[in-house]
Amino acid sequence: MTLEQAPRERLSRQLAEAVGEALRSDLAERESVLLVISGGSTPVPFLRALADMPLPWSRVEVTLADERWVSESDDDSNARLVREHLLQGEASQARFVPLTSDAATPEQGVAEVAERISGLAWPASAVVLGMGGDGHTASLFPDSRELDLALSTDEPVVAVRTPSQPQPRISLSADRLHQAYRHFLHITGEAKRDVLGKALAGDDTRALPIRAFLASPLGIYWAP
Ligand SMILES: O=C(O)[C@H](O)[C@@H](O)[C@H](O)[C@H](O)COP(=O)(O)O
Repeated sequence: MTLEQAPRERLSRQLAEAVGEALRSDLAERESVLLVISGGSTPVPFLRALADMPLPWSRVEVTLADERWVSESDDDSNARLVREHLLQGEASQARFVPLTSDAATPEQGVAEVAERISGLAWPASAVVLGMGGDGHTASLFPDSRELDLALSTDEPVVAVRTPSQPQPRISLSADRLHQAYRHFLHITGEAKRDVLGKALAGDDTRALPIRAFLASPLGIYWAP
């Protein structure tokens, strides 16, 4: 990693090193560990850098903070993003657990997905969150009618529909996202920095759901 690298590349590598160190540290105490990652476009260089980290990947479990309810062949699939950018080389030995099922809708699939992720190595070693320009994180969207449920339930996953997104989604609930030893936020650009600044200056979580994660330690990784 050199100063000549673009800031976002350098940031991604620093985040990958921090997450790799978290996993390595927990693996000294536990047979297997869990990493929860977000989808979208920001994580791509981070996932590629993480895949290069020297880890006993066969002891690492990976799942998603949320997912669009589409098939893995769909360009919008977060599971596809994970398989293409993280589960490569040595990291292909990781045990990846996706958040979709064969059910037609997330409402029909939510019980199966909850059962499937219940056996993972919770509490997660790390949750890596992203954030949208509306202050959403995972699929906790301010304009979603399921937001109150997602913020209050002790169920692990919630089916989510929101006018601002083209596809139905499934999301880990805030309660389940909090079940981790470490939380990281990976954002880039001035607009998201300004949204984060607004979130830090207020407390209405329904308006900016990222606020649900600002009251506990959070490693904020931001580059211009
Ligand atoms: O499925 C998703 O889209 C993510 O989990 C979502 O919460 C993402 O982190 C933000 O929407 C930011 O997305 P970008 O990185 O594409 O801006």
